[in-house]
Amino acid sequence: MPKTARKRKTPITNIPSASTSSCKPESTRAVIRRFHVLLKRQAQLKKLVVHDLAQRTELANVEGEIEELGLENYQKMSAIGQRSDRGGGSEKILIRWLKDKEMHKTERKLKLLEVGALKPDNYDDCSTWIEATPMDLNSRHPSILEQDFLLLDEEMNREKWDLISLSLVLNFVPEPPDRGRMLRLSNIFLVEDGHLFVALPLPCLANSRYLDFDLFTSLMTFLGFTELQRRWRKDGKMVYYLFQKKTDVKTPSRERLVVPERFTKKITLRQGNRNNFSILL
Ligand SMILES: C[S@@+](CC[C@H](N)C(=O)[O-])C[C@H]1O[C@@H](n2cnc3c(N)ncnc32)[C@H](O)[C@@H]1O
Repeated sequence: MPKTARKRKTPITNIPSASTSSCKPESTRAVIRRFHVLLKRQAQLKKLVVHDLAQRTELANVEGEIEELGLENYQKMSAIGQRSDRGGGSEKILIRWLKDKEMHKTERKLKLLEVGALKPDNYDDCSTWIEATPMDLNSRHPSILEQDFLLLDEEMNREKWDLISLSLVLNFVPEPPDRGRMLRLSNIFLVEDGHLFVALPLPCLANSRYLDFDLFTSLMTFLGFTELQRRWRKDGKMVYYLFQKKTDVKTPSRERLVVPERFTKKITLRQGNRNNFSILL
């Protein structure tokens, strides 16, 4: 049967350029959204393009726009969104949860890997009990390690970290299997009983065609995480989680487990006007 042409979603237009960008929440959000749309389209086209001229041209245009918009501008907009006059960064929530568990009373400092760090000093106020390593694909400060988390050496980082933060990072990663790998690696890199903090835009779970709260929780359980905390509001923008790595002693090797199909394939959970966010293993 011939495929019917699918209606393309209207791209978000009128994006302020790096030089003229305003700091209004609507314009910072527009830049952030547009950047995500472009990264996703770039990943899709890279998988498709072989000889097709139209797709090659579109890829060149997309990459041109990514360059023009710039990761740095995107990060600047994200950092503005993180400022305390906009409600502050999500690190406050993680710190609150850790303090509630009295983890600030530890005898040794907790080693935290902060993936997707826009600022070097998010955890400076906790320096007596947290030793933070901020890391980003594109470092904006000499104290932020420039590194792709997905390319970290597995053996060198195995059980190295007490805490890992993935705040607004999974939704930045364009490919669903890479998001899954990020969570898998986080489990490998954490010490037993270590904690993973995840922050996502609420629509990733509340309004996705392929992912909801239950599926996310069961995927995390499959990976070896126990959910300790979850925070979101119906009219809010974000959802925050705190997970703990718990190795099930009855399951000797997680790596040998057969991954259920619901975690490897996109399955439509909800119909209607939804987004396509998913995480695949
Ligand atoms: C929206 S910003 C998040 C900023 C901050 N963590 C927050 O909660 O507001 C996403 C950041 O994640 C970084 N990032 C995405 N994928 C990454 C990866 N594989 N390794 C390291 N950093 C990554 C991007 O470069 C970007 O600076």
